[in-house]
Amino acid sequence: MTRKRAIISVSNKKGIVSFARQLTELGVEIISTGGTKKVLEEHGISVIGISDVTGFPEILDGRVKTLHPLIHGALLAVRDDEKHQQQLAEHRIIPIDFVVVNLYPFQETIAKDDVTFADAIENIDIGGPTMLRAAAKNHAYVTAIVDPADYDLVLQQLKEHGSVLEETRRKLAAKVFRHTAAYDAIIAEYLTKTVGESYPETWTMTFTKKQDLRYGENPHQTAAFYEKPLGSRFSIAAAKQLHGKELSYNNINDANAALQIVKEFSEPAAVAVKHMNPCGVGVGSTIAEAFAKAHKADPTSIFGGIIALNREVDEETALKMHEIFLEIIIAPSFSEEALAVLTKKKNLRLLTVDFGAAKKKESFVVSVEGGLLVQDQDDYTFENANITIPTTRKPTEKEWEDLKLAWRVVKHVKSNAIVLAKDGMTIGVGAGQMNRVGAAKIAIEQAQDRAQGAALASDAFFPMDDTVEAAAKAGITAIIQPGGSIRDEDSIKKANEYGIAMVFTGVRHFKH
Ligand SMILES: NC(=O)c1ncn([C@@H]2O[C@H](COP(=O)(O)O)[C@@H](O)[C@H]2O)c1NC=O
Repeated sequence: MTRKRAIISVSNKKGIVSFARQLTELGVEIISTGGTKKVLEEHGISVIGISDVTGFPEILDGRVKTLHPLIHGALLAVRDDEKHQQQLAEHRIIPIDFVVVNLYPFQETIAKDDVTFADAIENIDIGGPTMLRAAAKNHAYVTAIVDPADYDLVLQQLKEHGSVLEETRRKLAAKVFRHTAAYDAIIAEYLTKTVGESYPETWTMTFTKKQDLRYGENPHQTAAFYEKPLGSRFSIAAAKQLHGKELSYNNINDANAALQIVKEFSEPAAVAVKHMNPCGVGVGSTIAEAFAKAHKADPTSIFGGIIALNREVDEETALKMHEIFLEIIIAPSFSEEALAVLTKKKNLRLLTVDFGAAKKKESFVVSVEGGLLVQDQDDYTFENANITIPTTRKPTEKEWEDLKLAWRVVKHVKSNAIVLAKDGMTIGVGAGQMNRVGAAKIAIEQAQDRAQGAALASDAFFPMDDTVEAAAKAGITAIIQPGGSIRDEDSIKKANEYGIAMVFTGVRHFKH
């Protein structure tokens, strides 16, 4: 009986010596490429060189070593097809039963700060994926192993059954195609970016599983969390969990929303999120003051909330947070004293993220049944806006501060959205209403007396003057909105009637 053959060609040499040794002990003959052969031979494993099989040297700095019909014929032949067998015999091709390959580290290469384009290109593996794909296609006969984590499974089945089970070969083949598809997706994304194409004819993205989740949005839904390779470090996907229970599906969504809001601020800021909407946002000269305001903004809704802060959490802030029930706290860091306070609660999740990486832009992707919507991020800031003031009265300095805060927050509230702010904090949030004045009424009701002298921000223009009227009656003195309605004049007239200062930004911030 002819001996089984394996071709081993790996960049990541982890575990390969032990695996190859055990394969040899099981009677498998090993063929290898240059670097792999050297490592195996150094460990006393006998190996057939690739050139001894192909009769051709490895050329072009390793760009061509296994790309040869004597290798691919050996991988692709159908074992019970007579014609295929005749052709193998005719060309003196000995079938190969195992392909053990992992690829040039393209992702690791492009992750380096000083990577050159030439370096990236050289790290595109061609021969490796070709062998893997051939073996995976012919998995009826060939075992394709791309992940060192599968070495033990293969050995175990060889020992127990004398061969790798068909079901396992199929699973490994599927893994190979997932792997090569992901590998190519990363290359495609890299090259596509270098030529500046934002919306190419196919959208190939790849994600790596970070964790299985206990359940999805509801307990009867299953779910998992996937991470984008080389994605933004300022993200919930890249966050480091220091303490507390495992994150849930809803936690991840809410924490993401909180991070996007806190990113708007350079001064110390604290954001409390519930069900993807901010329920309290505060800014101050210290992070403790900012948190106190985020709390005071809506002491009811913050219960069970997700908090994001843009400064280190100190003991003073931790003590304030310790008094209420919170699900998650995310910050750039926590002082030792703050950790000592907050870790007293077993379940409270404490996470850190890299705020230094907050500037990286990623496309924004939402799935719809049967498709995907892709857009760039709404990163329009107050500084870019085309500000005009159509009313007689201009905002005072204090009103400007409140207007800016309300405007920064309203962008992150589900449409139709109205946010009221005063004294460095939000005092009313009207989210996700089907008409604008409805959102305003909710925000005003929440603010109650605090609406006196407050600022109001609207995510889109006023189709009529009813929101200005409601705001005026509540005592609001300044409004910021995009402008651009055919009825702008009605709103301007109403604002002038009540002495309200109204600012137009020219920019809409829908969020659905
Ligand atoms: N060009 C080829 O024919 C080829 N065949 C295998 N490789 C890759 O070469 C690497 C192993 O090389 P070495 O054994 O020389 O360290 C593996 O990652 C494998 O995927 C190749 N390299 C790139 O395409």
